[in-house]
Order: sequence, then structure tokens, then C-alpha cells
Amino acid sequence: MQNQKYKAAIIGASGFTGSELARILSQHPQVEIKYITSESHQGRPFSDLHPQFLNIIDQALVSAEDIDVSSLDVIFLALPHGVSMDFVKKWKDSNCKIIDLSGDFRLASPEVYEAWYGKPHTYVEGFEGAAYGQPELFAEDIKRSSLIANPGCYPTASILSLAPLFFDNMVQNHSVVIDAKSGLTGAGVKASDTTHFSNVNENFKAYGVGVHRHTIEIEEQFSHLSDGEVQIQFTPHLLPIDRGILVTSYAKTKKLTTQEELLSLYQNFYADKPFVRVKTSVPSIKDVRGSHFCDIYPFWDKRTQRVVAIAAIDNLLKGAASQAVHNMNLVLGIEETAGLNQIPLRP
Ligand SMILES: NC(=O)C1=CN([C@@H]2O[C@H](COP(=O)(O)OP(=O)(O)OC[C@H]3O[C@@H](n4cnc5c(N)ncnc54)[C@H](OP(=O)(O)O)[C@@H]3O)[C@@H](O)[C@H]2O)C=CC1
Ligand SMILES: CC(=O)N[C@@H](CCC(=O)OP(=O)(O)O)C(=O)O
Repeated sequence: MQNQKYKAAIIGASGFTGSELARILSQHPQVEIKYITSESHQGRPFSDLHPQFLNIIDQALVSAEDIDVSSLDVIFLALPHGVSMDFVKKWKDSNCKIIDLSGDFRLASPEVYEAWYGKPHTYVEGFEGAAYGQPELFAEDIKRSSLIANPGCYPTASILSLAPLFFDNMVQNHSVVIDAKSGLTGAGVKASDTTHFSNVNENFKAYGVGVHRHTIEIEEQFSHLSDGEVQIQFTPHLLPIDRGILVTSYAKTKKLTTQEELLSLYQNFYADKPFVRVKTSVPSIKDVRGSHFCDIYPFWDKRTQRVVAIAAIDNLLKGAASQAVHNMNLVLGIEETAGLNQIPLRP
């Protein structure tokens, strides 16, 4: 029903992805934002906390404890991992679709979660029936699920950069290296030593080498796509910019011979995916900033016999908030592209 307005709540709206969700949902033709929550700022107008919303969203932030979930169709959890799981448990029997932006339900099992997140999971039953919310790859699972685990930002760009190769079983195992760079908003709204201006400004560094939790998330999805055990080398880096992710993925392939063959493989794979743009030149972060696009350039290096796939996304949007809205469109049966037509902000 095109005129129906679905009622939504954004939980954790004082943070970065919560405010981006509000920006997108406030312009979505089929959504009414019923509640916006914050525990530390309850009672304050949303636009007081996020001044860009002045005269657009002035409604007061409320505590998540005070919302009436029976009046809602969809709940977005823009909360830290380890916190989301308690809300999923609490609202599991509501009729709402829950879209969780955290990593709490993205992995295959509570045991894998504990191994990579370093703490036990407190709602293990939630894993059953949770869909991994990568709309380009798992739309049918997403449509059937009541709990959607929105992918991480690095995994979104990394998975999309090599999915066509894994889907066709063309990658030589253990050959994949993913070098990823993210803007600072990926670290969330809370200030820390890592995000201190003088530690970031005019600086560039790697972190989480060999141990970042997105390694397993990417490995699981590649294994799922190719029906085999995939191991990757994943290294994230912190860029001195607000938003955006650029990944460069390297893979040895089994049977590729030309650039044309590689390009048509990617073009065919993403032919009916409106938000993945396969390019014939390198993408940059400003080509996608502020939008739901993922731009990918697949390059076949004949000399080294490697594929180099470069992908760019906006971490707060395709890597989080707009991806969550894309998942909402799928699960509520709304036109897939509704509310997601933002043109990238350049310059
Ligand atoms: N930033 C990004 O680029 C991406 C983030 N994600 C994931 O999305 C989720 C939200 O991310 P983001 O918006 O960046 O996070 P932020 O840190 O910016 O915001 C999270 C919000 O959660 C609320 N909150 C509720 N309970 C707690 C708690 N116990 N500890 C800390 N905060 C709490 C806080 O609001 P209040 O206290 O007001 O209630 C806070 O503002 C996270 O799980 C993140 O990993 C995923 C992909 C990309
Ligand atoms: C720059 C930066 O710090 N990025 C975050 C990832 C953000 C994200 O997508 O993380 P989740 O899996 O927690 O949702 C990090 O490396 O921890």
C-alpha cells in the first residue's frame, strides 16, 4: 500500500547513525518517526542535540523504557554491541520488525561472537532466524525475517567488493587481502584518545591488525557465498576525515583471463542492484559521500594474475543507516529504493 505510513522508532538517537537514520526516515514517503530515544538526553528536543534538524525534527527524546512498542511497525537499534541484544530480547515478542545496527546478531553463533567480541552473548536464542542484512545478497532472507542484523561498515564495502568472485567460486582460498580505510565517525560519537583531534588530524594509521572483529564477519559471508571455508587478511586504517570508507581488496582467481571478462562478471552480478555502481575507473569517497551508493572498480592485473577490487561507501549510510532503511523497505514490502535517492555530496 503506497499511502500507508509505517511507524518507526530510533533507539539510541543521540549517536551518529541514529541521527543519520532520522535524516533519511524524515524524508521517507512511507514512514512516520514515532519515537526517538536517548537515555542520557531524554526530555531534550532532538534538534537541540543535533542542530541540523532545527524546525525539522524538534520532538523530544524519550527513554527507550517509555515507548509503546505495540504501536510500532519497525524499530531501529542504533546502539553499541552488547547493548542491542538486551533490547532484542525484551521486544522479541512484539509484532515489530527489528533492525539492529550493532554486531550482536551478525555472526553464525554465540560461540563465534564470544571468541571475537571477547564477551558472552546474553540472548543466544536471537541468532536463530536473524537475517544478515546485506540487501544485494540476501534480500529473500531479509524479507522473511523479524530480526535483521545490519552489516558492519567495513564488511559492507569488503563483501560487495569481492562477492561476484566468491559467488562464482573463482577465488583461490587464503589469497584474499583486504586493506580498508575509514573516516572517524565509524568510531561513534563518544570522544576518546583515538579520536582526539591531534591524534587524527594530518595522521593515518592501521589498527586492529589481525584481530579486528570484522575479519570473521567478512570470512563468514564469503564462506556462505562460496560454500567453503574462507580465510582473509583484513587490516583497517583510520583516515583523518569525517565519513567514508575505501577498501582495496586483492584476490588470486582460478580462471580469469581478461579485464573485459572481469568487468562483465561484476556488471552482470550487480545488474539489478540499484545502489551498486560498477565503474571503469577508480572510485573515491567523495563520489559516494552522503548517499546509499557503493561504487566498485574491479581491475584485473594480468602481470600479477590478481584481481584488485576497489570499493567506496559512506560508512554512516551504506555502511549503517541507509542500509538499515533499505532492509526496512524489503521487510515491510515497500519499494526497494524508497527514501534512498540522495545524490552524493561532492565537493
Ligand atoms: N558509526 C558507524 O559508521 C557505524 C556504526 N555501526 C554500529 O551501529 C551502532 C551505533 O553506532 P553509532 O551511532 O556510531 O554509535 P554512537 O556511539 O555514536 O551512538 C550510540 C548511542 O547508543 C546509546 N547508548 C545506549 N546505551 C548505551 C550504553 N550502554 N553505552 C553507550 N551508549 C549507549 C547512546 O545514546 P544515549 O546514551 O543518549 O542513549 C549513544 O549515543 C553501533 O553498534 C555501531 O557499532 C555500524 C556500522 C557503521
Ligand atoms: C573507524 C572505526 O573505529 N570503525 C569501527 C567500526 C564501525 C562499525 O561498523 O562497526 P560495528 O561492527 O561495531 O558496527 C571500528 O573499527 O571499530
